Amino acid sequence: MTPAARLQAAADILDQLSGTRATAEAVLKQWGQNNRYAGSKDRRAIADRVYRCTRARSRLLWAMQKTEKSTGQGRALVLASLALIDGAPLDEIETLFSGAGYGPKPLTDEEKSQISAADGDAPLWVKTGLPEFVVGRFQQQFGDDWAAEATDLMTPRAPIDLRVNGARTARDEMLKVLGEEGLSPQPTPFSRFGIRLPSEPPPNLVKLSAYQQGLIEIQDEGSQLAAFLAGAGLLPGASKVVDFCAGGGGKTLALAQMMDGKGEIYACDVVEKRLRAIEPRLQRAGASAHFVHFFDPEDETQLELLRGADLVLVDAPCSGSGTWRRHPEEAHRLNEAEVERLHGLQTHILSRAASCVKPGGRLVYVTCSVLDDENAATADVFEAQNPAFDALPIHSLARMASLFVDNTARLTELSAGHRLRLTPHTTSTDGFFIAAYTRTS
Ligand SMILES: C[S@@+](CC[C@H](N)C(=O)[O-])C[C@H]1O[C@@H](n2cnc3c(N)ncnc32)[C@H](O)[C@@H]1O
Repeated sequence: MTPAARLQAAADILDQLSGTRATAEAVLKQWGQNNRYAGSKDRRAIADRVYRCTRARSRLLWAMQKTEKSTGQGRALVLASLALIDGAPLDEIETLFSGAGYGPKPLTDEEKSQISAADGDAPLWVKTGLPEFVVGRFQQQFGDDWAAEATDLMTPRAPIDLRVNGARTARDEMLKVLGEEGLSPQPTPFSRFGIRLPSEPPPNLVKLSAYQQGLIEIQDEGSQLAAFLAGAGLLPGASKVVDFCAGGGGKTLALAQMMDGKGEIYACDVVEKRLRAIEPRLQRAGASAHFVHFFDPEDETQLELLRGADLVLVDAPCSGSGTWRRHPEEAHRLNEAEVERLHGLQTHILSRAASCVKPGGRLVYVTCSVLDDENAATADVFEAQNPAFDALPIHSLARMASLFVDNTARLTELSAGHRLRLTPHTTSTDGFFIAAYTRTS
């Protein structure tokens, strides 16, 4: 493909992304399957342009005087990215936008004046790349650090974290194996089973024999920490663990690693299809599938069977705003009404999950959001409505999980008692929120 044809393809993909809930990764993959003539270099260049435009979306649309509702966003984004991110001069852009072959149509006079105009004094939400309604929240939540938090959440290409399956191998061994594969693995600072790989060049992990043998799983270090701090398998005599919102089982697998074949995990979700994806993952990890049961926690009869749990982990549905560095396209799909809806759903799920915890048992609430509406505000409502639950300080969870969690002093420093917020800026992880409770009666 010519460079111009790649730009046109990127513009088309960006237009498709605006009209769907699918991830950029999925849309790019589909495009590759439908356009077999595109080679791997073409696909890389197109994906790179799509991500570059998506990360800087607010700024680029603003420069082209487009809104989220305007048509022709793809073309505007690509054009503005050449001028404002790559710093390409107008004559170079005009050569690419000549209309020849499969390239984009020539520039209009309006487009020429838009890309030639200075960036101007863009509003804060434009400069940071955050959705407009989130800026005020960030200023309130993070004070002077808000812009650094926003930049680290929105700009970079996040590294890839792996969790080493400690039941089968050791982290040092995997560091060696991955190094021999030509990758540049580093131990992560907080999870004792974490390995971090640079995102460039993108490693083909699923092809590695270590992956196929279930020795490593792809899991952000923040997610590993949430599961490890919950402490499955560490509570004396505890055997019944409920993963209340198990989804595809990322945390279920980490819980299974901690439990080391003892006790039972009840993996729940309202979407059964998601739960079914856990089985092959458990098999690959060598975690005995027979001790995992699948449940729909919105079904009263099934909820009854979950009662008396030693530990209930609630990895609640959320905006996913903590992962915007990986899914920048999601940021511009979120709005205030959705955040409000999620807060209501989280409160509902937490109260049902709490009813399953036995006296003396533990409840851990987790989101991968960086918004207080879904974190502190949800925890506040839960605490006000559930006096039988006492706060469980993060430092005691970390101490208990010290075989799995390192650098506990830093985690304690970042925590506010029983609540912990992880962010790309503070912990170099995805954004996560963790709150822990013990049931007193
Ligand atoms: C953040 S995801 C879980 C991710 C998963 N724990 C992991 O680590 O891979 C939240 C999950 O909650 C599920 N969910 C939504 N409503 C629910 C409900 N009322 N009760 C339980 N789970 C629910 C969603 O289907 C989704 O799979």
